[in-house]
Amino acid sequence: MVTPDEDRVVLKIGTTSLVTDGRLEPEKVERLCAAVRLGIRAGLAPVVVTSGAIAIGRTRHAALGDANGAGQQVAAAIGQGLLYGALQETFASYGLETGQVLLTPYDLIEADRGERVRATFDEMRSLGVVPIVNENDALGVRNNDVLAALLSGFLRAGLLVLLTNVPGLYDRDPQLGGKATRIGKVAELTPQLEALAGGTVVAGGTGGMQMKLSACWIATYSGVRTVIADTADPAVLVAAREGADIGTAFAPRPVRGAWPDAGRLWRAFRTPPRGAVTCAPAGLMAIEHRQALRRIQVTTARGQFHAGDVVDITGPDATLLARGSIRYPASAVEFGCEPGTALLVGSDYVRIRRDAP
Ligand SMILES: Nc1ncnc2c1ncn2[C@@H]1O[C@H](COP(=O)(O)OP(=O)(O)O)[C@@H](O)[C@H]1O
Ligand SMILES: N[C@@H](CCC(=O)OP(=O)(O)O)C(=O)O
Repeated sequence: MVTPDEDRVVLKIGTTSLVTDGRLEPEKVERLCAAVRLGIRAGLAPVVVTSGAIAIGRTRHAALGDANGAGQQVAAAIGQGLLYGALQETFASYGLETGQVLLTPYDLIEADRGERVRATFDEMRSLGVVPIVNENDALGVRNNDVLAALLSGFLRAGLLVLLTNVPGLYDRDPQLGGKATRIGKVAELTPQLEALAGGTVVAGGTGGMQMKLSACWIATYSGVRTVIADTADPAVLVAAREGADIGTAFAPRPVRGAWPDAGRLWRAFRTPPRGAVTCAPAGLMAIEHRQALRRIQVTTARGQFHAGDVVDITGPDATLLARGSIRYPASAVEFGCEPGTALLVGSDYVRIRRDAP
């Protein structure tokens, strides 16, 4: 049985927590360095995942001001060097050596690539070098909350901390004004909880609170305790490690037997669900036995999902049974597929209840 590496912590920091008006804010970088140094002094081995390259690159190259697609990738390619250079310099002023690691989720999912990645992280740790990770955005921009969650499971980390510009998950978006109450602890993720999260995304960011919850599914189903917290407090890493009442803490699911497969978690949770399919009784049995879910075992499809999108698989009473990547678009599920078509095979989804993936 694989045991977690309790001292290993992954600290992800979002665009808004480093960048103001398209520029890296020195005070915010100092706060990050202070948090990492405090963590190291407390015996932790932090891995930092930082966003910000797109926002910085857009400012540097005005023509990319609101670029998407390939333009966004180019903005990131321009901004990443500036982001890492500034971080490396400030970390050095705190007495910390850093090294830049640019990853895609596939580097953590595919076994042969994964071994080389693991060797790099292990060697950096033994040399006392703090890894500064970002997505390799020039090849395609996704989301760093999800990347950090995959990485935390990959490294068997004891803790994932997602730092952002609000002090945790609230019962409604606190930036909308009015009363919002922080949710301190989450024992189990549910669609009801997800419904509290808004989809607003800051300029240059790719996430929003909904995406952070997708990351929380991946991390907690990988056995990693996860905390969403405010970036403002340099003691955040140590406090989160000690289980202090900061931000929102998500309990890990117990991992029994083999470590959960990162690829399966990625397929099931890499974005919020884009729709849902409802199972007939035969579909319930298929999910129960982790078999392919066939068109004839589904009664309805909801939402405008495309082939490869994440969807919920629900029972007739709308109970969430599983989540995964569907192989056909909603239109085909409703009208086009043969009855025996496998909409998802067993490795495409994660069962939500009863046992670990
Ligand atoms: N229920 C909620 N609780 C807390 N924040 C929420 C909620 N719903 C939406 N949000 C928004 O999520 C934002 C944080 O997510 P995001 O913009 O992705 O940050 P980051 O750039 O740090 O990754 C907050 O600024 C907040 O406005
Ligand atoms: N990798 C991208 C950021 C992607 C991202 O997830 O952004 P955010 O939602 O601010 O954490 C960048 O460096 O700009």
